Amino acid sequence: MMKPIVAVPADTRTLDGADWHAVQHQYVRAALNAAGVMAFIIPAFEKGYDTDAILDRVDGLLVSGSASNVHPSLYAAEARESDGPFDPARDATALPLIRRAIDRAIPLLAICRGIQELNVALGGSLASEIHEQEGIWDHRKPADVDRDGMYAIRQSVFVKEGSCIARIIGPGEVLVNSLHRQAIAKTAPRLQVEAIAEDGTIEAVSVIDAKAFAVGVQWHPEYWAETDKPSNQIFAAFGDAAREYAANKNVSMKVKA
Ligand SMILES: N[C@@H](CCC(=O)NCCCC(=O)O)C(=O)O
Repeated sequence: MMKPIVAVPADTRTLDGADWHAVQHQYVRAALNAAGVMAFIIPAFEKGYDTDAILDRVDGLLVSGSASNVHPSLYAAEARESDGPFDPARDATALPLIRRAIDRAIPLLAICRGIQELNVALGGSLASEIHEQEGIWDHRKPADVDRDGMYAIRQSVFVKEGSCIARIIGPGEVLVNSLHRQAIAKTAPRLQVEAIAEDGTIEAVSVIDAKAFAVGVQWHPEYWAETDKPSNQIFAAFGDAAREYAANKNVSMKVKA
């Protein structure tokens, strides 16, 4: 069977004075080596895209993390200086892809910024600088360490019994990494909370009544996807869902032929 293809919306970046469309290697590596799928990077544009034309050609959607934040105007909030940096082209590309993938039962895995985009895309809101809230742990990436240190497994989250995530990695406590300043504030109506941190921060959701795999996690399973068992299980489950989608798509194309 051919390897499934998953769309990965890019960030916009300026490198060496030029504008780039970029996805960090850890996401495409985890897609290939832990999910067994090929990542096709989707350049970020504020307008001009045909979302269905993109989704017609893939078997899944992987929405990556990013240091940029979803623009507050997308959840009816005022944008403050501290809410940045922003990436409106990423927002404009990822949010419609998320909504249409759910509508079309195309498997979706949303990571960190991705879970925040999923929540906003379905009508939820976000809180910024959550570490400034009373009783909330500092979830930001550690400073003055190398990348392995930034993505170190260092936080307990608690997976709810009977949740989609529990069927993948088991219920109860799981150790994860943490690199975020924002988090879900108002959970979108179509999302169910699947895991929380010790301070109550929402760490995983799934789409209620989704017709396919549709999961978001606030942590970064991609980074240790080849060596950390829960991380690997999440990507393997996403890959299985993409393979099932691709097989069904091929069958329906043969029937039409
Ligand atoms: N910007 C959001 C989402 C955080 C996120 O995706 N983190 C990945 C970090 C990537 C990096 O800095 O290399 C937030 O801060 O909540």
